[in-house]
Amino acid sequence: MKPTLEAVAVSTTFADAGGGRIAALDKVDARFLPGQLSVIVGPSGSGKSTLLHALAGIVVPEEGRIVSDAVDLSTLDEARRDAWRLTHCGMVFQDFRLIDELDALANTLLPAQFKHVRVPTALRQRAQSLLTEFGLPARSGPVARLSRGEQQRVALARAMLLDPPVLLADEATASLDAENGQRIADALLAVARTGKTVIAVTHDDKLSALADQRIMLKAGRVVTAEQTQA
Ligand SMILES: Nc1ncnc2c1ncn2[C@@H]1O[C@H](COP(=O)(O)OP(=O)(O)OP(=O)(O)O)[C@@H](O)[C@H]1O
Repeated sequence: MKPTLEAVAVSTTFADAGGGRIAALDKVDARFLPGQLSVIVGPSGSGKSTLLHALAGIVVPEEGRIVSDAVDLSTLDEARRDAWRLTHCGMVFQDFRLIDELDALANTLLPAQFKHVRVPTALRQRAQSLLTEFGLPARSGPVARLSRGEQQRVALARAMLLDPPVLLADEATASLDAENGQRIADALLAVARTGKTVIAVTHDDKLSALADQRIMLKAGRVVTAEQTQA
């Protein structure tokens, strides 16, 4: 099957405090298929979030390519990458990036506001049903007053709102108790089974156990990339 998203020999560095460079990703190759839940695992600082951000077109690699279908994201300017992300990719950030003063529903509807002057009723209903599915009230007051686990679930609902072909999640179960963690892990797998490409950075063994593909990074390199199920 053709990959939806592919990293080809991707390398990138960041400046370190001493004026040198840290190799965050070093010639990383990774392929992600529609219909599959892939997890990216590895020790802290191994480059997992950087790879996810590169796949989302947020980090532009210094070398190599990020290819989405026939499009090489690395050749697009920032405005085009932003446009690509809005239509192709939902992202749950490690720090959620919610707007504190808005409630759960308003945060979930944010991507719709980039696309529509007036949010269509169907999207409003979808937002409400995603929040219900994740065990959250739509009208809960400002999200700043919610627990981290609740905020994390709002971030996932927002990422899924526009039903993107690619869903990227950075530690989407990290702040959750066992029951809610399992609920989100099951939701990510269910999204993959609808034909989407789901990629999750995780330290969560339960989520990792559900994955079709497990990519392990160490010091910016892929050490293993295994298909875990037939
Ligand atoms: N914006 C940045 N500026 C400087 N260094 C960075 C930046 N982002 C990441 N790094 C460095 O790049 C390396 C990889 O970081 P990354 O966040 O991708 O790791 P990670 O595997 O996701 O870690 P964790 O599991 O702790 O979230 C680390 O050495 C980190 O300090």
